[in-house]
Amino acid sequence: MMVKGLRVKFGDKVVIDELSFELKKGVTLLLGPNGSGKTTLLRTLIGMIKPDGGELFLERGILSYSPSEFFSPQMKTYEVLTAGKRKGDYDKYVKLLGIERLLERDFYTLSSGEKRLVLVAKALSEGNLVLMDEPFSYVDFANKYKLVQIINQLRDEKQFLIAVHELEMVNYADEVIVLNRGRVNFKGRPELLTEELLSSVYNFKVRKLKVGGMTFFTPDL
Ligand SMILES: Nc1ncnc2c1ncn2[C@@H]1O[C@H](COP(=O)(O)OP(=O)(O)OP(=O)(O)O)[C@@H](O)[C@H]1O
Repeated sequence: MMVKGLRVKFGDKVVIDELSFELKKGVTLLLGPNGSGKTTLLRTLIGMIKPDGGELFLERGILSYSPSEFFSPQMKTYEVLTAGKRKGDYDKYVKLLGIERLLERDFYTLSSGEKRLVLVAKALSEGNLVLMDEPFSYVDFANKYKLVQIINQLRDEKQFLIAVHELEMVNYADEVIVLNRGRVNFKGRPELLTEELLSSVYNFKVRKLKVGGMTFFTPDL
């Protein structure tokens, strides 16, 4: 996937500004503060928002998307899972994420974390270019790392663009894009992310720690 000069406005407000990047194989993380444009970018890529300018090139493959919100008072979980034109290997990801017991339930009655796992299972099942909006939010520790393991196993066959707030996820990424006010402030290998860049983007002092070969960004309180 390649994005060139993408621009999205809401009224007079420019939310995505001349954004360009090429999505490589594997896992690309989309980081950025609240309101920096991550959801708007993902919604534009999936076709939910019509951009005001720019070009989008999709080589081949099927785009899928797990949103950060989905409300439907009348659908069973299995209906949410299989809704739409795309078809997928639902059983495999339902099993891998251990959500079989949720399928017959009314989707709106699920807990926030359960809903998130269902939406993630749907996106993993349906596409090979998988866009995810905060897949780890509300998800408990074990499910979070179960999902990391699943993504790791799929990184050779699918491309991922994943918007997250959890900075420790840089350890599992091939590439990181940092958005700030609708612009790309950083794009590159996660090892190249610096305290200075993140401190400036989040307007909060960040420290970089290396522990057991892993990188952690912690607040410098
Ligand atoms: N439909 C809309 N109309 C007007 N403004 C909007 C609309 N959707 C988003 N915005 C604004 O666009 C900006 C980017 O929002 P977006 O949801 O893309 O940010 P985000 O990076 O996903 O934030 P968060 O981390 O809080 O989820 C915000 O200032 C938001 O208030």
